[in-house]
Amino acid sequence: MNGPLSKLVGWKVQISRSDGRIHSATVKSVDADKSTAMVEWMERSISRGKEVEVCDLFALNQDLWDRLNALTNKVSEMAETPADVLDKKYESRLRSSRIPARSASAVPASPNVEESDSTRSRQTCLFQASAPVPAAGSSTMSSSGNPETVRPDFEPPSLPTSSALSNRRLKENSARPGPSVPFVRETKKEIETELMPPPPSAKGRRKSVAPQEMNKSNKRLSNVKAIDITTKKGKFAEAPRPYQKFYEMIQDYRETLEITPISATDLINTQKICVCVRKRPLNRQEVTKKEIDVVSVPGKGTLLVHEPKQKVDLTKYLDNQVFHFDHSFDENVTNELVYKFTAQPLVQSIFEGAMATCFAYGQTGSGKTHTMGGDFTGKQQNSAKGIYALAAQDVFTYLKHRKYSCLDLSVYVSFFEIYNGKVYDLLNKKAKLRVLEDDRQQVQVVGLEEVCVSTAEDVIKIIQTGSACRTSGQTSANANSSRSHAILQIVLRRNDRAATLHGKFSLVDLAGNERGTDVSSNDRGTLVETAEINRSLLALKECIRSLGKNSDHIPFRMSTLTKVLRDSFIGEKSKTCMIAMVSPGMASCEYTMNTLRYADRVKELNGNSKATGAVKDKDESNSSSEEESVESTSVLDVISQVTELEEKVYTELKRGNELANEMEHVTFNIEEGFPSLMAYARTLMGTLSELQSKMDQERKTRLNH
Ligand SMILES: Nc1ncnc2c1ncn2[C@@H]1O[C@H](COP(=O)(O)OP(=O)(O)OP(=O)(O)O)[C@@H](O)[C@H]1O
Repeated sequence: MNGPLSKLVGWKVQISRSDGRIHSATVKSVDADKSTAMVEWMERSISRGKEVEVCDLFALNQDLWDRLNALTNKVSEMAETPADVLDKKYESRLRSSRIPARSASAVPASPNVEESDSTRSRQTCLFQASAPVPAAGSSTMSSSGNPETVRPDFEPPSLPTSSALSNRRLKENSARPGPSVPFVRETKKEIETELMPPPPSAKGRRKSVAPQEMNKSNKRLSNVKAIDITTKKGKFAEAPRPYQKFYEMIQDYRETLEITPISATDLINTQKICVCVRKRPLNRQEVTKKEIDVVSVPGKGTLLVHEPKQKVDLTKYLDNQVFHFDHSFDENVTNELVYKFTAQPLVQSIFEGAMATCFAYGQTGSGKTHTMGGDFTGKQQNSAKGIYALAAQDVFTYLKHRKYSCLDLSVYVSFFEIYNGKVYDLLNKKAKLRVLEDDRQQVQVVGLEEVCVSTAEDVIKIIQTGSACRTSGQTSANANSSRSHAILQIVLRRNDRAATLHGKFSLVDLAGNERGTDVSSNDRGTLVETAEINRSLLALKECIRSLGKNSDHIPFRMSTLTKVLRDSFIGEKSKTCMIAMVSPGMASCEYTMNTLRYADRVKELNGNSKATGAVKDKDESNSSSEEESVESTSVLDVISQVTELEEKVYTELKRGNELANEMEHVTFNIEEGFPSLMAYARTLMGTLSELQSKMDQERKTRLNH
């Protein structure tokens, strides 16, 4: 972030706490999109952090404007640099940002300002309706060119917004002789003047505010901070934040958290199964909608979901759910750091002859492809910065290592996807491939292209080719969602032993997990896809759990995904890592909880793991995991059988449709056609009652348990 606000990083500022205290803190980072800053301070030898609105910082730290302006003025004297270009990009943000104008502290108190949303929106309208008014004590030109009367201090509050200031300049322009300056061509300098201190007259009148008062004024500011107007259009007010109350409650809760972000020097998990969680930042769309970030990552493997709830008496409260994993990554970490703690520790194991697997699991849009395939710059994916490429780079480093160079290994890569239970080769124009199992339970994907590679760059090219091929489908949840599992395999083969398999690293970008619950669609094809995704994710969980228990029985036949990954779940040396991705927004809360519960289940049986899982669910987790595993397996069986029966009913209904069409035809002979109709009705009834008794039987079995 190179905008003017980035210069705040490292500065000492005063912050206001929810209990009214004001004390100093250091700005750690600034998010220009959200207009927020992360500040940190020490309290009783504990490092604490909090996210604050930038406008609140400016309101509380009067000298911030001057310090920032002193800096930005220096910058504006220099020639245009790439940083300036970014600053320009930032300007548009500044125009519509919630940062109040400098004279904010001069806003007189409104005696009856309440915290309710309705008041807030009323205020928004009020400010929208009022004409731009200069800061108290200053004078300006009316459209006729006459100076307007100076407003006394006790007049109702009027906060000159960026748009108000811009409008004022417009008025001034139109009052001056000569051509008026079109507003849209406002220069950077003009924008910067919005950050400038008010003229000396106004400055002279600014009252010094005692900390307590300042805090009050700060609160008042937060009440009016949503009044900004998009300057280009000049008339559309920025909407107030929905669920403001929850937002404040979460902010207050965060203040109580001890934050220890993961760092490159932390200890790395070396267990057989590693389960981590990664939170992505709010995206542009969510920031525009002022979505509330309901996920906190204090670090040390912990992640919290602040689930907004409402009691029957309409009291709002937060259900704060705590989860513990091997590592937890907040929205600021890079792919490199995630890689260091997840896939990197597995790379060496494949040189030792192991089968390693790394899964990216989560809701559509939660960051699976970003993590595995590389981050996006616009629509362009930076394939060199994903876990696929980072793992490939390390594979070639190990290959040269003297410990392994004597093994005479070659590296091969395959890339395929599983869509609707079928395998498609992403390196061979999506050729449909068959999965076969021999007598020794060895699973083969027949005809899968395996490309011999000699550098990490070769692998990156393969990733780019394969990624472009991935299947996408349309659902009611997301128009461009990925409904397929993509699997990149890096295979080591012995040259001296007729290319026998030595080790394999499977890197899997799973289909969006909400697919398993998205039953809102009426389209049968989508419903079948949903069932298939659900089945494969359920099967995957069971297989990893079996690996964790060193169980002899691996239920890999439950899905194509687990069939092709069978090797990964067997063998002493096999290692698995799952990265559960979560979206931070309140709208995704339910999916986020589902993702975390799933990841929690995967982790639960890991031999060395201690108390994991949502704190709330601890009692539940006392029940026998073995039983639950069996139960999940039986649920899968039922799903399979019901799906088969459904398929049968569907085929029969199609036959019924054909018969109905025949009946409408003039040549239809009732005597001849009747037996066919009766036979059709009987078959359909039979299949339906079979379906019903299957369900009845299952219900009874469950009741008996
Ligand atoms: N950690 C992150 N930092 C910044 N942007 C991110 C991060 N994670 C995801 N994003 C952005 O969020 C958007 C959605 O991410 P991505 O496509 O990786 O989601 P996904 O889980 O793979 O979704 P799908 O299931 O549809 O493939 C992308 O624009 C991506 O750049």
